[in-house]
Amino acid sequence: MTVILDGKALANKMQANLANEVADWKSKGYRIPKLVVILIGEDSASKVYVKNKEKSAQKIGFHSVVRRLDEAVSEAELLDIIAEYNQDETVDGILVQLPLPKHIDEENVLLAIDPKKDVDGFHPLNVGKLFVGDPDMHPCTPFGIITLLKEYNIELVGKKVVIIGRSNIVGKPLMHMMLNEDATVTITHSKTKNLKEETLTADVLVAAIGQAEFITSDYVKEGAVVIDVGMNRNSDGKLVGDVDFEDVLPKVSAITPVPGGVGPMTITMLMEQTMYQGRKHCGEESHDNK
Ligand SMILES: Nc1nc(=O)c2c([nH]1)NC[C@@H]1CN(c3ccc(C(=O)N[C@@H](CCC(=O)O)C(=O)O)cc3)C=[N+]21
Repeated sequence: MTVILDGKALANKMQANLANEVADWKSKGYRIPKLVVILIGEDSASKVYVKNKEKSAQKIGFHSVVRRLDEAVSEAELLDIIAEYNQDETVDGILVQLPLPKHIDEENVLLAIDPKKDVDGFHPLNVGKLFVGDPDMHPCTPFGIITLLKEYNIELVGKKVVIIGRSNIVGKPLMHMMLNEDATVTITHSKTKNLKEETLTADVLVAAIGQAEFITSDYVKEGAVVIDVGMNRNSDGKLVGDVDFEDVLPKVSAITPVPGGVGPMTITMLMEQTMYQGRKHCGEESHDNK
């Protein structure tokens, strides 16, 4: 029997726990954590994602601010706005929705966010801390993947993990998190020769390719665990992952669905990290963010 790794269910459970914690804080008179999401321009996918983040933050009871900026905003203006939120002691988390318009330099923006409010885990300081095995703020998608695997007691120590995709937001940080879990990690990408030879060795296969239903059963080892990070629209307009779910399902021991797998976990880890910073900023002693 293949286990469906239900990201939606775990997300609901974790967000309900956060809501209880926030309610408890309210009753104790603590300040409530605040998350600021900065959205630039009119990209329709970004709008949907930001809406989902806002909904989760409101459901939990956080203060949620969405700052919408015109596509034409200058980099200097954006950096000023970030500096304002850095200085605002009532703000615990700042997220600038990516991708940015072409005239704005992504590195400058990520560097401008106070690392202590960097709930996305994209600031080079947080990236470096993850690199040396002493993470503080984590990129949310890989953090959600690790959290989901732990919830289902999927062992990572000594396991062969193959990741397809080397992005800064998924593949590379996930490589470090998997190393921190004592897995043996291989990263593959668009220039990899004989991709199938690599993926067939995976105990855990992570697909972050960006091509609808690319991974079919001939890419996966019998009994493997498959994590689908993909988010694509197929020809019928349906949301599908990078994995051909129906084809792969009978061959594997566990698999994440799309939707309802990695996506809801990404948002939940954003909320967890807002709470984590809130715990530090709002008066209670700090807790581990492991
Ligand atoms: N600074 C920044 N931080 C991000 O975390 C960030 C970003 N920029 N830019 C875009 C990507 C994408 N992303 C998703 C989050 C949730 C779902 C999600 O909840 N997906 C649902 C389906 C949603 C639907 O129906 O469209 C699911 O998989 O079940 C998807 C994608 C966060 N991102």
